[in-house]
Parts: sequence; structure tokens; C-alpha cells
Amino acid sequence: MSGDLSPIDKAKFVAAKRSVDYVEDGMRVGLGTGSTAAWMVRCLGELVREEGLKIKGVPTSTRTAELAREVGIEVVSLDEARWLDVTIDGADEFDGNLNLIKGGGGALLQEKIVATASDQMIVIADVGKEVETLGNFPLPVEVIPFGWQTTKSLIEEMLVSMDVLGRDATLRMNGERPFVTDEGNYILDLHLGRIGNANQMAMVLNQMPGVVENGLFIDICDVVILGYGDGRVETRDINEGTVQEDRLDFVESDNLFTDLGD
Ligand SMILES: O=C(CO)[C@H](O)[C@H](O)COP(=O)(O)O
Repeated sequence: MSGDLSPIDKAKFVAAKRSVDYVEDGMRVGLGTGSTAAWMVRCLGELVREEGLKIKGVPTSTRTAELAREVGIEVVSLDEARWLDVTIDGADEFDGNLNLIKGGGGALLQEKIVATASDQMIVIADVGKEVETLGNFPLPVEVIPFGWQTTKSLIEEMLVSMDVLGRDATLRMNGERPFVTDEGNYILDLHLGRIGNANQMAMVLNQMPGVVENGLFIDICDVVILGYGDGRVETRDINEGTVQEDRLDFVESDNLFTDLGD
């Protein structure tokens, strides 16, 4: 079965597999959205079903909620859980300070609320997500549908005044219609190229009327687990200042991958 996976999927899988080591019995766990997070949800489900791990999962999207239930994880709302031990999620980009762009899957609002309500946020990513400066990936901004074209013009004017390289905002589509988030909002993708001051950009965007949230996650992520297509895994902890490397090996078995340890 491992032969069917592309190197990028293998990289996502090993990062996800390593991340569930952070989850202990009794924890309340934020469950991210996207293809990497989906691997993590499947790995957690396996631990729940086969090893009796007891956790409560708070999903960041309806998609993740469906998958979590399907694999046997008890799903609760954030209001029921109130505060979480850990959130594990993917990212579209991360930099050397573990600041992120998220929202490629359109779930940035719930993802940011859930991550911020967690003792620890762990990002799982394939090696292609690492950048020197954020901004090559279009920055998702969730806006309310009312007056979205005015909001778009205001954002573009703001980008000109901030002297940002790219200034185009495009409405995310789902076929012929605007993409609608779980909260009933639209997404504007900002094609910036490079975000010099991500903190300032995040604050300015969130002050604009009509903007609900932006996809910049500044000082939220604690750990990035980076997967490679050959099974290597690198764990970077920004608080501890540590980098650990190890390896998961691919085997043709039910479990797909075996932990070889150090
Ligand atoms: O932010 C997200 C969803 O809103 C995802 O975490 C991000 O888009 C990464 O997705 P993938 O793991 O599929 O590459």
C-alpha cells in the first residue's frame, strides 16, 4: 500500500504519525483541517480503536468532524471542551519563527480560534511548506458576504498604502459560485508575493470592517513536525529551541509505517 503513496503524501503521513505521540489519555485535542490533518485524524482514530486511547476531539471544520466520527474519535464542541491540551493542524506556509499562513482549505477562522484556545499548537507539514518569508502562498482572508466587493477594494487600497509587492485580492470560488466557509462567509485570497511585516499585516487586516479573520498565525504555533518523502521526520520546538530528527520506515503491513525510533 505504501507504494501507492506519492512522496508528498508519505511526507504528510510521517509528520502526522509522529504528531500523535503528543496526545495522551484524557486529553482534549483540537483537530485541524486539510490533507495532512486528515492523516493525523486517521492515526488518532487507530489509537482510539486499537489501543483504547480516550480523547475528546474538537474539529475545526465539518469535514474534519465527519472524518473524526468515522474513525471513532469522540467529537465535542469547543464550548463543551472550553480549553484544549493540544491542537494539531496543517499549514500552507511556515517560516523560521514558526509563523504560519493557513486557510488554504478555507477553515482558518475555526482553526485560529481552536489553536488559540490550546496549551500547545503543533503544525504538521511536508517539507515544501517551509519558506524564508511568508507570502508566496496567497493569504486567505475571511470576509462577511455583505458588501464584500467594498471590503475587497478597501483591502486593495490598504495594500497600496502599505507598499506591498502584490496587491490583488481574488474571491475564492467553488465552481461558478463563491466558496462559502462553515460560518457562511467568503474568502478573499491576497496575492502578496512577500509579507515583510506579518504581524502588522495581520493587525491591519483585522481592523477593517467586513473582515472576520485572516490566515496569518503569529506566535501561535509551538512545534512544527516536518515530514520528508523518505520517512525522515524533523521536530522543531520554538519554546525549547530544539530540533530533533528521527525516521519512520515504510513497510508493507497493515500499519503502513513502522516507528524505527532513533
Ligand atoms: O489551513 C488549512 C485549511 O484551512 C490547511 O491546514 C492547509 O491548507 C494545509 O493543507 P494540506 O495539509 O492539505 O496541505
